Amino acid sequence: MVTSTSPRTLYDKIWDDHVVDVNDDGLALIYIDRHLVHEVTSPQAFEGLRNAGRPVRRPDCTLATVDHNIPTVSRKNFQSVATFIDEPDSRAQCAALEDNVKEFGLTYFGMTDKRQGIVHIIGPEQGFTLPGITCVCGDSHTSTHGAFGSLAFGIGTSEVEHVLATQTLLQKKGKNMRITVDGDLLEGVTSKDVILHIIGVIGTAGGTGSVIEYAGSVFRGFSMEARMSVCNMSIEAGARAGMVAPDEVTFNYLRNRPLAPKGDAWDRAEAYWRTLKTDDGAKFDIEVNIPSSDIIPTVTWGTSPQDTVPITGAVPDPSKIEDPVKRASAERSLAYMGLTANTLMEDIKVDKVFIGSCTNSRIEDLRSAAKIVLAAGADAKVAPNVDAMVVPGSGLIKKQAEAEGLDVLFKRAGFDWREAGCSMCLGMNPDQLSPGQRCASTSNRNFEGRQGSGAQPWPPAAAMTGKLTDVRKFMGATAEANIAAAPKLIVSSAFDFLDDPVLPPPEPQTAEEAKANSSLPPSDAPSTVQKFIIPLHIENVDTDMIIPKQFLKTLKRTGLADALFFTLRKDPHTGKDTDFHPEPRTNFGCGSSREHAPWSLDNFGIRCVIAPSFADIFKNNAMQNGMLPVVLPQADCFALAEDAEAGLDLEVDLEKQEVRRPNGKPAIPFTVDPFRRHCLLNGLDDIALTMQRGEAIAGFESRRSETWPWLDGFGFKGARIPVPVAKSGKKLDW
Ligand SMILES: CC(C)[C@H](C(=O)O)[C@@H](O)C(=O)O
Ligand code: SF4
Repeated sequence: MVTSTSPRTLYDKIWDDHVVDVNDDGLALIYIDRHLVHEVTSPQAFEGLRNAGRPVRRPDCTLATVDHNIPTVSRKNFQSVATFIDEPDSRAQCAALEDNVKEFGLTYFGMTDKRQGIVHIIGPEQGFTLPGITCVCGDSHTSTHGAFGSLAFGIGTSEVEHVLATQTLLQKKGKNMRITVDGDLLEGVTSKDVILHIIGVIGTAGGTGSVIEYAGSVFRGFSMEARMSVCNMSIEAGARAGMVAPDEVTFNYLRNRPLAPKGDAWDRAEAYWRTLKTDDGAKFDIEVNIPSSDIIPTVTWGTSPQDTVPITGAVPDPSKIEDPVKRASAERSLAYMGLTANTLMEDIKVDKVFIGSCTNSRIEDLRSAAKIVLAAGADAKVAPNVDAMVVPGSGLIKKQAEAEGLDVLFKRAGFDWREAGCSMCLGMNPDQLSPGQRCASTSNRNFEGRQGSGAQPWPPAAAMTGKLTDVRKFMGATAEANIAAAPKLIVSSAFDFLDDPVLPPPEPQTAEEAKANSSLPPSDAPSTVQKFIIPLHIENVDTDMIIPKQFLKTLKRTGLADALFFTLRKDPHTGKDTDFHPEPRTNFGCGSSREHAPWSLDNFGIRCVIAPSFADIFKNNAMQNGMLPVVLPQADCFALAEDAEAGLDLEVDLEKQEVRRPNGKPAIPFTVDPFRRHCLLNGLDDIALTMQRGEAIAGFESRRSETWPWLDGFGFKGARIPVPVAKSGKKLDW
């Protein structure tokens, strides 16, 4: 609600409109309009609320679903989570969410609701995601929702609790970065190729600390689905968030969605949304321009999303890479992938094909995949060496695809047609690869061990040939003739399937009911700030490496010590510890928002990590647990690593902000955010501090109700549950 006369970016405008309060260091309390919740990153947050006796502040702005753990087999015989989910930990996580939504009165799309689906699919589909909002979820791919011109980002479990309790977050503003792609795309180039190419250009840490605005004719020409795929993968470029300014494409997508404003409220909202674009002359901290003609169908060859190569290219030769760290990492990736340098990408065989995930499981993606099947010819079948599956992103997409006949087409060609969920993207459910299998996948991450041990995803579908294949081979005269000869598919509208009434969130249970119904275990003791001493150096590993997905199924923050670097530390055959030494690199903790990563470090006894740079969400999550991430230049990191490896003790003094070394070597100074330093030194808890700002938050909410009334849980028709305003107006001591 700031009115500024100087030109502002889209990000500046949304940020300014959400600041509840700000301190002299620029640390702001920002209001969160929309909160999506799933079963993996929420149990500990609800437990925190329960222990503190706090309600969810805005149930009308919170929407929950199950997606990561659920089996994708037919739900024809579904009776309950308890009988349907075999794996005990997955079952416990889903059951815990069911308990929690009842206890706290939250709207929930469960497994019998056709609106259930991947959290980043259902928000846009329902119109829960809107332009100009702040949107968070305990999931890194929350960046997807930025496609609507919103500020959307992933958070860890402590912040999930913070948002549930206060509907706000403590944040420092990030940098403004603009990536412009102008011109016409070459034939066969999709939104996924565009974002993979961008990541290949700027690197997986290229967006660290920034919010990316995607500008230029290429993004303007994209559908909402394509914009979502691009924004989804902003996190793979290290960015806090990605966004595209809203326009007619956005408004046409949203109009009449169940939770979008209607009538006068729509007109008012649209008038506001039309102001949400970067002003001429606004300043960006970083500008990147990419000619569209540089982009060709792209695949990854390694275990990082920046390991990209054109589909017409070959596996790179590590011996030609000069930088020793990059060379070692390429060698490691090739060994993991079972690939030989210089092999042509199109000669690589695959065992599985997975069409799904929050990046590419929308109706447009399923239609594109179906077009390839049709282009392959009337009787074309999935290659005999391939096991292929299609997992729609939501129950509604599944229904729409079935109405269009896509399921029949896929099944006839030999694909498995599944129920909605994250499925093989992360393999927390039974959809996993066997060791050594290779998967061509439409998902977003190719980290080690993600789809099953020793398994590896590749972006493009290769079901029909059994090898990575240039999609342009399914274009041209023969393909067109095959498509023309096939029976026409019906093209339907998503609106035909959005007919369910939007129910208000249920009334929360009473404390007695909650106690009687809860299946959650009792709480652990709250963590206390400890002395910071490190004997360890670890750098640039993604969070899948720090703690693999099988350990995310816990309801607690404890017991994760043995999970730390599990795949790297353990011999897969004997289960015994290996002499693993992570090599120093930048961008520690990139990838997912799992707070399990700092929990496992903490449980293992590591309270401080020193690295040349950290991924934003990891850094925040570590601080939330009273842990200290220290950023030092690469050379200092190497020097400290040598000391540690020689068995020497290093001392990290947070008060003096220096790392002290033995044997008279000079101490190395570091900087740390003053507010975070204050909290760490004094063991202060963010939520308690924010609760003291109750009046400021309530004041913001009243202004918000006047200015943007459609954000008050509009779809729930005034079912907003009033929360008492805290009496204390004490100014937060930042
Ligand atoms: C489980 C969740 C924390 C995680 C994420 O944050 O991205 C998952 O969705 C993933 O894709 O790795
Ligand atoms: S990236 Fe995969 S696991 Fe994560 S939310 Fe998306 S579909 Fe689910």
